Amino acid sequence: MNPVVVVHGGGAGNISKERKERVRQGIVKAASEGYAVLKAGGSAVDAVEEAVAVLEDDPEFNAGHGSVLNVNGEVEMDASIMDGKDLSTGAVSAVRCIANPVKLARLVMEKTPHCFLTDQGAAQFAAEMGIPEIPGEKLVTERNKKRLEKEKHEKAAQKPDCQKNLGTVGAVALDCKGNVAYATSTGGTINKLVGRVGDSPCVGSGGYADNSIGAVSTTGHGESILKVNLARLTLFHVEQGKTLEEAADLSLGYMKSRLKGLGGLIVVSKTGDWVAKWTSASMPWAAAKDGQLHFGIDLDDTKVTELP
Ligand SMILES: CC(C)C[C@H](NC(=O)C[C@H](N)C(=O)O)C(=O)O
Repeated sequence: MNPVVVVHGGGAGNISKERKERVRQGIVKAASEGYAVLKAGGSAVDAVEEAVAVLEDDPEFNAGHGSVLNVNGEVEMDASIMDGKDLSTGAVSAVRCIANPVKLARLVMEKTPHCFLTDQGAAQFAAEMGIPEIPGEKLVTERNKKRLEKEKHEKAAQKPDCQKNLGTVGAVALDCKGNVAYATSTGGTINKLVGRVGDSPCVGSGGYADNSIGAVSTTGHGESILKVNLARLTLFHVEQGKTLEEAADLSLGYMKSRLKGLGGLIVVSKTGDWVAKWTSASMPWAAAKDGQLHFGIDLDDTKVTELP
């Protein structure tokens, strides 16, 4: 099986040319490193964990360092991961003071009998697993401080979500053995209530992976994604015989028509087909397959380069 990895960097509104370049670099780096893991014989789970950790460490994205701030000006993060081989899954929500929530989600999957740990219990488990605690402020960027202030001032004039919350991250992969996996990680939505949990850590909404179908990672308005179970809904359409493109259009279209919810998703099928689709203004994405890297941010703006 030829390995495939696809990554996304959330929705994006009108971003400056300069920031667009940084976003493009980050997304290309994540896909390249995820692909390198697969080429070296790593599993789909290893690849999605690696790709998402790269984006969590990049302050341009709304996950890990660079997460948007809650109403108190603090970072609270959600993440999940799933192995399509046996449907094992791990998730954490409302976690603070760690660099890589996706790594904690993987430990929940592999080292506990549970699927999901939250808040204080997740923090205690992280400490037990030897994950270093970092000061919460280390995850806070100047850009996000300004954005929260602006959001609070402009609250009366509600802007569409797609211009406020940028940069949730996710990855899907297919490895040489035919296993698929997904991982998704986010700081959630700007100015959210303390304890708000979005779609990203919820299996079926923020992502899904099943070797008998494929894998999906989603981004967008979390409350809408949760209501339609966007990731599993997409794979349902694939199971029904739709192409990946049709399945993505159907599930995103349903979320839009039923709830006015916008978002985006990436899919890889068990046979190695892939797609990146969105109804938000744009979505940074990259896909690596057969030694080639495809990437884009806006519609009709796909570039292809050779991977090293
Ligand atoms: C408008 C959308 C595409 C922005 C997108 N937001 C999320 O994905 C938020 C996450 N699903 C949640 O609700 O916690 C982003 O961060 O890029």
